[in-house]
Amino acid sequence: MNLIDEDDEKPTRWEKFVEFIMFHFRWVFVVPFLLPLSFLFNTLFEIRNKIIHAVNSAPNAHVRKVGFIQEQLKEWNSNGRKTKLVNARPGWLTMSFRFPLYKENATKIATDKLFDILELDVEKMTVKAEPGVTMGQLSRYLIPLGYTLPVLPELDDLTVGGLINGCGVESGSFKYGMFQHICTGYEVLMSDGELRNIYPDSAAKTEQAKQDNSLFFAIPWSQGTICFLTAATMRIIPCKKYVKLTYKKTETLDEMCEQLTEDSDRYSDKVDFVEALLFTKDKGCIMLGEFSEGPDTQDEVVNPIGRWYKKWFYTHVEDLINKKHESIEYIPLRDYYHRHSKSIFWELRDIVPFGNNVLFRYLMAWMCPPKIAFLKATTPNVLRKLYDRSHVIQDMLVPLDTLEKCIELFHKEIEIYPLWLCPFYLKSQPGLMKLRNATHKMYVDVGAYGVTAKDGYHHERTTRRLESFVRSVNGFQMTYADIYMTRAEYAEMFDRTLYDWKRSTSKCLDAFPDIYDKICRSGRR
Ligand SMILES: Cc1cc2nc3c(=O)[nH]c(=O)nc-3n(C[C@H](O)[C@H](O)[C@H](O)COP(=O)(O)OP(=O)(O)OC[C@H]3O[C@@H](n4cnc5c(N)ncnc54)[C@H](O)[C@@H]3O)c2cc1C
Ligand SMILES: NC(=O)C1=CN([C@@H]2O[C@H](COP(=O)(O)OP(=O)(O)OC[C@H]3O[C@@H](n4cnc5c(N)ncnc54)[C@H](OP(=O)(O)O)[C@@H]3O)[C@@H](O)[C@H]2O)C=CC1
Ligand SMILES: CC(C)=CCC[C@@H](C)[C@H]1CC[C@@]2(C)C3=C(CC[C@]12C)[C@@]1(C)CC[C@H](O)C(C)(C)[C@@H]1CC3
Repeated sequence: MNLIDEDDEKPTRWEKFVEFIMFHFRWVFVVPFLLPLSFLFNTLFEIRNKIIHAVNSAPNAHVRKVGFIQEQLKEWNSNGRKTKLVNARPGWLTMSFRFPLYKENATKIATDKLFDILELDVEKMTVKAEPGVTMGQLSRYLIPLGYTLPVLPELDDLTVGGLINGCGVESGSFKYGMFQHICTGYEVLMSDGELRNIYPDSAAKTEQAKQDNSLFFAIPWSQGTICFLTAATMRIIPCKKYVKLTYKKTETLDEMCEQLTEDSDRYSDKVDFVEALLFTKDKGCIMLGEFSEGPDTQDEVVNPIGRWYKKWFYTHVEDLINKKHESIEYIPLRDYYHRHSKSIFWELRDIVPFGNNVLFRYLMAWMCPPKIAFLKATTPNVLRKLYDRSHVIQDMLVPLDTLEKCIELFHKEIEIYPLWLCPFYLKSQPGLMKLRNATHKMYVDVGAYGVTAKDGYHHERTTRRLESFVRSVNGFQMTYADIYMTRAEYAEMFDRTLYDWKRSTSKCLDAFPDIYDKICRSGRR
């Protein structure tokens, strides 16, 4: 492993000056240009989706689009399978800080044209969607009909395909697990162009059914290196109009860890969502949500936090716990799900520093947030270097009983607040995210997003120390983030047994890059 010396990276005074200007005045470009563009794009896309839904053209178009991808794969086969296959989705559209380098000389397969909801089956309680469908599309479609996904990750632009082939967690995860755990079937295209519909079948008898069963478990986290997903069927559950959200202040780290463990009871009928924010090492807030039809009395507070003039959610939470130890609010369901979208968790404060100012909110915030993809496409290189040196974007998934140790380490190494804490239930299943020595366990996602001023921070060395801790407690690192593990360390964190077997028996080795080459830091710019 090549650890770069910090001195090699010290910017010149001129570079520092340019960085300073770009960082503090990025809003000069973002507010007048990117905000209106984002608003226009979202509005047009929403109108387009409504029309497609009204004329119900998606299922027929799906057959055509899948046929086109099959043609692409057949052509690649007849040309001698010379290059590696990747999804055509351009790097600037994806929900990660980096651009993929591994796509440069690869054959790009047009899964990015698949972005429609295909079918809602209220008898089986499932929804079938193409992989490019976003969480924003699904919540807009399902909630007015009285349904929701049991796990619906917060950022509007996260896609079904990305959340399955990567991973996804959200505040419903303490009950239902990760995004992959709410999936009941996948439609996939193998590298030879064969279309397969696969689903979990523990009683599989025939050889084909056994193959399909194990393929089903190999796909999550595989980053599109086994097959192409062309549709996924997900469970839905009935929902109500509001979430009754209880905010509970915690005053010590001990209290946070104990209380969060106690509250993450997946068998509780009274709790449907659990999430926590830590504002300092000691001060935090646990938020427990319950589906609700709305307030029973007029004294109870309804807070439509998604409206444009409302404060950024995490700042609202901090204000609340500064005033009261415990409070309750009723939040419209869709506003609740996308509570971190408006402020892009807490990233927008660096991009539009006055974005939470009351005047800005009333006058301009109806166009917010800027689309992450547009921000990404227009991030200048100087800023990327600055982010490299001092910005941390990491999600570490660790067993809940190691949370205290994990937070102590995050505090020692990066000291970024707020910290996002999201418990999730992990059951033992074959695949990359294999749980060792347990049939099930409560995990927690510790998310750190922001600028660190910690002395001695070095993006590679510090991240490697965090990774090493996560491996030592049998945890996992989210793969959209910068990963500095070696190939062997990656294989220690993730169980490659099923993955390698599926790849060697499903004609993947010459067709797709190895997963490590997609997720390692050198595979991304
Ligand atoms: C060289 C090589 C050859 C291999 N050959 C074979 C082979 O011939 N046949 C084979 O099956 N594997 C084979 N494997 C793969 C390896 O044995 C599998 O990874 C193993 O079956 C899965 O192990 P596990 O402990 O992760 O899952 P296990 O928990 O042992 O699961 C085994 C089977 O049960 C299914 N299963 C487990 N949990 C669930 C659940 N909750 N719901 C539904 N289904 C479930 C899995 O899909 C899998 O098919 C091979 C691997 C290598 C490296
Ligand atoms: N709350 C949460 O859980 C959050 C999760 N995230 C992370 O963001 C990522 C999702 O972002 P998003 O932009 O939606 O996805 P991406 O385009 O980043 O895709 C993620 C991975 O999935 C692969 N993939 C995507 N679609 C398909 C498909 N149809 N068939 C096969 N492979 C596919 C991609 O392959 P390829 O490299 O070939 O394009 C890529 O390796 C996930 O990794 C997730 O963990 C981010 C924010 C929040
Ligand atoms: C599991 C959970 C909840 C993960 C949340 C991850 C988000 C905080 C990440 C995903 C994409 C992400 C890395 C991104 C950025 C911030 C952190 C984000 C939003 C930003 C907007 C920071 C500013 C950058 O200039 C740039 C625009 C490139 C990126 C884009 C992606």
